[in-house]
Amino acid sequence: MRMLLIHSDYLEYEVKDKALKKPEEISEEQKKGRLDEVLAVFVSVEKVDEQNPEEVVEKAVAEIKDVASQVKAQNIFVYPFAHLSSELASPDAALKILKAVEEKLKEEGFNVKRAPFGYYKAFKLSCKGHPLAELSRTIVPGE
Ligand SMILES: Nc1ncnc2c1ncn2[C@@H]1O[C@H](COS(=O)(=O)NC(=O)[C@@H](N)CO)[C@@H](O)[C@H]1O
Repeated sequence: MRMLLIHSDYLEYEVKDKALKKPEEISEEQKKGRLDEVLAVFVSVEKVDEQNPEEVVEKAVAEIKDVASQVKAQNIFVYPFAHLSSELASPDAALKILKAVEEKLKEEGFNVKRAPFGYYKAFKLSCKGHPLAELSRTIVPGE
């Protein structure tokens, strides 16, 4: 799994078209979304993650929690992003892992949104620009 973490004044998105034949089913309300004072986490789920999804979810949540505590962010945006890796997991496996990351972060007490999966989306992001505002993490099961 590859993550790009951007501490931002806000992230907002708007769903445009389907990027997969069978994207995630979403409500009208989910077609647009915004969080302010947010740690935006762009996530590419990778093929290797399918070997141990539970471990990858656990490690991803630990990394996100660590960065969130460093930048003092309580709001987290989990954003499916297929452009951080050339070895992508299947859409089914990726969506399951992203949903599990979202759920675990909520259990940890964060205010979490997850952008819809399998759609082209317009988005606006306002990076805060401080030294910890742009970070990346790579997670490999078994390592
Ligand atoms: N492994 C993955 N990790 C994260 N997001 C993914 C993954 N696979 C699919 N997606 C989601 O599905 C969307 C499309 O995925 S994609 O791999 O880019 N596929 C396409 O764009 C297809 N139109 C042509 O392949 C992505 O924008 C993302 O929302």
